[in-house]
Amino acid sequence: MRILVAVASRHGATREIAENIATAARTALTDAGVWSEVEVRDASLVTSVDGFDAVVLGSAVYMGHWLDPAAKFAETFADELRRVPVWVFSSGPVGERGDPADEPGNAADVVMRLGARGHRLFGGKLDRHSLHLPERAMVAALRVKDGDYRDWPSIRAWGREIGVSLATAEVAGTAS
Ligand SMILES: Cc1cc2nc3c(=O)[nH]c(=O)nc-3n(C[C@H](O)[C@H](O)[C@H](O)COP(=O)(O)O)c2cc1C
Repeated sequence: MRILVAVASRHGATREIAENIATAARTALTDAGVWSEVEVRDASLVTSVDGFDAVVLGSAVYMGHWLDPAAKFAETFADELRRVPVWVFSSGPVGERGDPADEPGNAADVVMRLGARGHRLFGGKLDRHSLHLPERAMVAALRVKDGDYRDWPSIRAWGREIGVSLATAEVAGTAS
């Protein structure tokens, strides 16, 4: 089974989340005895989703919205994505806990349009040193503190859930 994890990340924090989801899903599939190839790719570089049996799509959140490459990916491949299992995640909130109000505007829309099996919002990471100048000014104005709020156990658990769900479907399909 081939799985694509497509991600839009500006400074790399969301890319690392995608890589952890990919590893956890691959491990769950291997544990269930299902062969898999899980590829993590920048959403902006994907030219086709042909040949993938499932897709996970994620984006960092900036100013309440997904990054363009993730939104464009969902739009460009909508027809193909409706035919395979899709999971969606966002990463952004930098604070002690994510608030439902932090849910990015496009995520609910994308879930509906693609018939995705779920959406998860994970905390993000803020490191002033990696930001561009206008971003740094914005963060300073909002008085947001640097920190890494990515919850690795829950990120990996979600990746594993995806792998288990795909493995269960694969095994049931093979048996019938
Ligand atoms: C200028 C700026 C605006 C941001 N706006 C939001 C936002 O509206 N909502 C949110 O949850 N996180 C917001 N964040 C936090 C980022 O989503 C977080 O730092 C994320 O981990 C960045 O991921 P990346 O390294 O993959 O780009 C913002 C960060 C910056 C620097």
